[in-house]
Amino acid sequence: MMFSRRIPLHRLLSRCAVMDSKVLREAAEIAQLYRDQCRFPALCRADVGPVITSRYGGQYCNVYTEWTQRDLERNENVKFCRQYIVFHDDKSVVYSGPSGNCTEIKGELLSVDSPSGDMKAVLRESTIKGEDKQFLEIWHKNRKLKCLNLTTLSKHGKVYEDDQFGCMVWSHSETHLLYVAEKKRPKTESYFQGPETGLLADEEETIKTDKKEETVLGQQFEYYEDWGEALVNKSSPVLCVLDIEGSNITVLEGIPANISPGQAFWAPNDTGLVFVGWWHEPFRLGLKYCANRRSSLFYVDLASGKCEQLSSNSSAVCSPRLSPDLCRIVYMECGVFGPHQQCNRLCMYDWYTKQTSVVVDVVQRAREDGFTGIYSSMLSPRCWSADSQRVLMSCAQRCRKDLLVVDTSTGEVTSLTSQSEEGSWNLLNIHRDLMVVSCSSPNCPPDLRVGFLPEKGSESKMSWVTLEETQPQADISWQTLNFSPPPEEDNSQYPGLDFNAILLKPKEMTAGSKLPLIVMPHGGPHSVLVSEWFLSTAVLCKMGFSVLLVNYRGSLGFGQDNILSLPGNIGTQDVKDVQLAVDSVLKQGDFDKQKIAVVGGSHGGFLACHLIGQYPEFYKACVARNPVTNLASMIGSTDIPDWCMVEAGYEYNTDIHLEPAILEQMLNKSPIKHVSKVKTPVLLMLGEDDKRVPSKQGIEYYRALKALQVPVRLLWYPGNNHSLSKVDAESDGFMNTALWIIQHLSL
Ligand SMILES: CSCC[C@H](NC=O)C(=O)N[C@@H](Cc1ccccc1)C(=O)O
Repeated sequence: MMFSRRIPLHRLLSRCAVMDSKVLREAAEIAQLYRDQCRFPALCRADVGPVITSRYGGQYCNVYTEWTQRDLERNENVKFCRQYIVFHDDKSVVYSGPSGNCTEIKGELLSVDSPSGDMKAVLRESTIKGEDKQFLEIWHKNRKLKCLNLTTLSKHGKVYEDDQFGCMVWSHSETHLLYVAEKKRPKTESYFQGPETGLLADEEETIKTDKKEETVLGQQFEYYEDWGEALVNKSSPVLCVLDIEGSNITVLEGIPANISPGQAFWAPNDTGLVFVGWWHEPFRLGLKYCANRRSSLFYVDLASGKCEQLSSNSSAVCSPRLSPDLCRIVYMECGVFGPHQQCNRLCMYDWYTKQTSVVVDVVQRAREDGFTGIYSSMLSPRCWSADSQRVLMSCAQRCRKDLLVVDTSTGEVTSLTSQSEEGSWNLLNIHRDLMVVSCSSPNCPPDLRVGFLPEKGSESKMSWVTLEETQPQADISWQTLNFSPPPEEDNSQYPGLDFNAILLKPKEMTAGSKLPLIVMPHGGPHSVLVSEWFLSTAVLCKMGFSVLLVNYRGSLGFGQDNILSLPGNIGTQDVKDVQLAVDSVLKQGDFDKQKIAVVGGSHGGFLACHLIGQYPEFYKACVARNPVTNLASMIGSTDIPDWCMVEAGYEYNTDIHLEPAILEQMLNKSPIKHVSKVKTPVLLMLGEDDKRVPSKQGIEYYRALKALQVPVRLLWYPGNNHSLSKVDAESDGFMNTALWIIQHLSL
């Protein structure tokens, strides 16, 4: 422990020698700044309702939106909705505005309107006498038609509400509802603690089979594999169909036993269900952030029960979306194993010809027109133009998220936003060509806009109407910086690659003063930091720090070659790229070279720990959230052991035998290898329930630093997983990060 326990940290800090710096140092003021910035909500959903014709002939529709916002007082992320009315003619918005105020949403796990907009289905969780129950409600106009207690009905386990498997979809006829739930598990009892019958074993067996629900003995401690980080207790998903009229639930049969279904929807004419099926043999691996799991598109026919595979047997697929004319399905596809996120192929399956085509292929290097490939991990709930010809998506193109239009007949890709000045764009939904989007940048919180998709060829005429406006923060400036590694750092297998970074600076700089710099490499390593709003970077910048977000080679959004250049080179190529970005920025002359900190989570934590080991004099403070510190000791305990093999430069197979040479390579590429050189004080923040980078990784590093007498502090967050995203953990993590940096940069 670095501090006396009796003196509050902020008092201790304000007693520190004051340097000539403009950084906010008072804990109470920092907390107030954080609290203020938490008041900007983020959009999480939008739906476009049916067209209504007013009595005067005008046409309008409702746009329903859901938002989330951190509520620090209640210590939870609150969800609320707000609706807007949008009057329009065929291709433009005539008038729009909110139709009422915000309403908080409580207890709703899933909700969906029927295609006609007349009905609504809600999955609700409620605690009754201390027990969690799930209810399925069907609403019609202004009344609740049905409420089924799913827990008591006991046809299946809990309903899945996650993005990976979860769905709740009305049939086209609006008579049935489809959802995914955990398969029902047998009721279990001990051999010894059940009701004593005094009967002989075989007599007892006869009685048991007569019981309505069979109870199995001795299976209370059975291990059920799950799908890893953020999907714990999700093991065997099943497709469930509710017949609304008869209140009857059917758990679908006919799906191969080695497949786990999810992301399902109704086939044309409701003849069956289309779904993504993930292979789970010989065992399940973590799915979160891992688009590279063997999976395929399937169709199960409801009449015959026959299940048919619609896409390749050796790829990974996600986000199937049916066209409005019910003729074609687009979906994304990438390779199995290899990097956990990659450049996708956009594929299309024709329902009637049963032909599959590749609409947009993997892009190895940025094209002449600047297109770098498709990286979206999920398409919006609807993504087709009204004429079923074009597909819309938001997608990282280098460090900016753009709205892209793909013509499915030619494969041509056009950007709707690349010419705009703003930062990054998110497509929330599109229906009848009315798009609902959100735009934000590092100095501007997310706004809400609507606009009609222009005719093909007129994409540059895109015009937006803002439904919720946000103001840019006048005290933050930002810019994108591009870097080309010097010849000695070029990757011989993938030569000529570049990378970039986003630099945030406080706008007001006192003449002659130098800025402290916080370096933040992202995690993954195959992810990307785009030019959008981030709470923590905005608050740090408002406090007086400049922040450098580095998209080293290996990031998404720069082409598949860029991604492939990193596996086998982690701990060197990524580390050197970050250091090159920092060194280049320091040449600008605005920064104090003695006041540089590094902050990162997961693989970003791996990089932070590497940087302080490989550049021991350079960084004055380090903060690492759930860092990977030793691949060799992590491979046996993470939910994605394939990550360790692939990133260390090896191929992964489910039946791998670890050789000492492989473990040696893993150790050599890990931050722990350089720990003896570390001088920088380190703050570690660990989630007790992290399945991705088990907390023992951080503890291993903590012990090594302790033994070396390097200042180290460990914060332990019970009930938190890899993301440390519960409101209290995130806000505590932010405050302690800021104060640690202030203390060790002697600000
Ligand atoms: C075996 S742990 C590997 C590190 C981890 N990668 C994948 O999960 C990681 O760095 N996680 C990132 C999260 C992330 C990953 C991919 C895309 C976006 C985010 C982190 O926690 O920051």
